[in-house]
Parts: sequence; structure tokens; C-alpha cells
Amino acid sequence: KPVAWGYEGDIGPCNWHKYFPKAGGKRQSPIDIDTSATQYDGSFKPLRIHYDSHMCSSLTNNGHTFCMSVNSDQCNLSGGPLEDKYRLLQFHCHWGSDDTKGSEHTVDGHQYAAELHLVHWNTDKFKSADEAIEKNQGIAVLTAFIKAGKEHRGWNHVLSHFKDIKKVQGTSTVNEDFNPKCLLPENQTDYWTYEGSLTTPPCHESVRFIIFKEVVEVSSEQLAQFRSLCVCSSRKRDTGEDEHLVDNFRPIQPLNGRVVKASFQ
Ligand SMILES: NS(=O)(=O)c1ccc(C(=O)NCc2cccc(O)c2)cc1
Ligand SMILES: [Zn+2]
Repeated sequence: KPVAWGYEGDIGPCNWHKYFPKAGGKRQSPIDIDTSATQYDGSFKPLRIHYDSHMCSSLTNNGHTFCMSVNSDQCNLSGGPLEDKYRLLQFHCHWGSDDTKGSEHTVDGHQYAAELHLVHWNTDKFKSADEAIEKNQGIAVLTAFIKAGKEHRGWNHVLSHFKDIKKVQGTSTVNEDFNPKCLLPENQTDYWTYEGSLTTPPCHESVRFIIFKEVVEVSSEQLAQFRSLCVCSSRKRDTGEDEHLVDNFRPIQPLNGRVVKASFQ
């Protein structure tokens, strides 16, 4: 029987380690990026992000976030700090109850309104995503910070399906011509990278994070649409209305001597 976990109360992040021991490990995510302590690495090759836009995907509300599953073998990532080729599996976001919080990673202590994770698995070393998700070097997550600003038209292709997944475990098929690359910042050469973990249980220490320096803007109304999703595990409050998914970000974790590399000086 799967163990319930969440972002508040007894099942919140401070107690995850009780049922998910890796949550108390030495290379956990997210972390604060102290830009004065990052180390420039001039050996990185250019990142190669090749996504096609004819993939059919399905959007699900898994009770912790929305998740756009991608099932195209043409969406690949390699280069940069990566030794192998990785395939896009899904993307999702983390956000907060208002625009002042929501990202998982922070930069010099600054928290953004939301954070996009494009999750890829290592197809050179492993036979399936389920195998890769728990192995070192198994997962690479392209990460972009999101702040409130001008409207982002690309995000509307995803947000337009939210009405179908407001309820938990809701799923909607997305067939339109949509390329998730449009969700990334223009500058894809400047990024930080370090070795960490899944930021949700079971917190496997299998993730190489690649975090773009340039922040993506979406409108406050689009951010409000993220918050419109309903959470699964909670019982209805006495007023009977659904609780909304808010603050689905894990607090930052100890660096434990890890060095964050920078692709830029
Ligand atoms: N927030 S994150 O990008 O670090 C992240 C990415 C993927 C997952 C994930 O796939 N969880 C489901 C899962 C966990 C263990 C084994 C599985 O096969 C699937 C969780 C967190
Ligand atoms: Zn995530």
C-alpha cells in the first residue's frame, strides 16, 4: 500500500525520511545556489536539446503537481555535463500559494514563483525509466525558474487542458502541435549543474540537475492557473470545498560539500 506523503503536516517534508530513508541522504535536492561558490567548468560541450513536436502526450494531475507525460523517442538530451543520451519522460512544475514563493532551488537565497522540471532518463545505460529513476546518472532534469511578468503563450497550450484535470488523477490527452522546448529560456548556454535527488519521495539520488540562469516569465493569471489544481490526499475541509495544490516545493537541503558547476564565467 503506497505511503501517503505531502507538503504539510505529519506527512510533510520533515517526516519523509521515516518512510523514505533516502530523503535523509547526503546528495538531496533542492539546494540553494550560492553563486559566489560555484565553479566554472570550461570542459562542458554545448547542450543538445532535440525535441520533436509531433509527440502525443497525456496531462495528469497526480495529486502533487500536473505531469505532462511524453512518449516520443525523438525527444532527446545530451551534451553539456552529460556523458550519455537521455530521453524526455515527462515535465511538471512546483509552485507556491503566492508569487513570492514556489521554486524548489533558490539562487543566493532568492526563491522564484515557480520551477519547471523537464525529466529525462538515461537510455544509454538503462533499459527503462523505472530502472533509471533509482540509479546514479539515471535521470537528468532540465530546470527553469519562473517569475510573474508578461504572459507566456507557450504555456497556454498546457494550461488550456487544466480544466480537464482539476480533479485528482484526472488525465487529458494532448495531441496538438506542442514542443516543450518553447517553455525553456532563450539563453540555453548559461546554466548551473550539480548531482542531487528526486525532490519528492522516494528521493532517489539519481538526478543530474541542469538549471538555466535565465528566468522565464509567465503572467500572474497563468501562475494562478497552476494553483487552480486540486490536491488529492487531503480530506475536504469542514467547509467542504476542495483544497488547492499549493506550496508543492520541498525546502532546500544540505549541500554536504557538493560543488555546483557553472557553464559560464
Ligand atoms: N521533482 S523531480 O524532478 O526531482 C522528480 C522527477 C520524477 C519523479 C518521479 O518520476 N517519481 C515517480 C517514481 C518514483 C520512483 C520510481 C518510479 O518508477 C517513479 C519524482 C520527482
Ligand atoms: Zn520536480
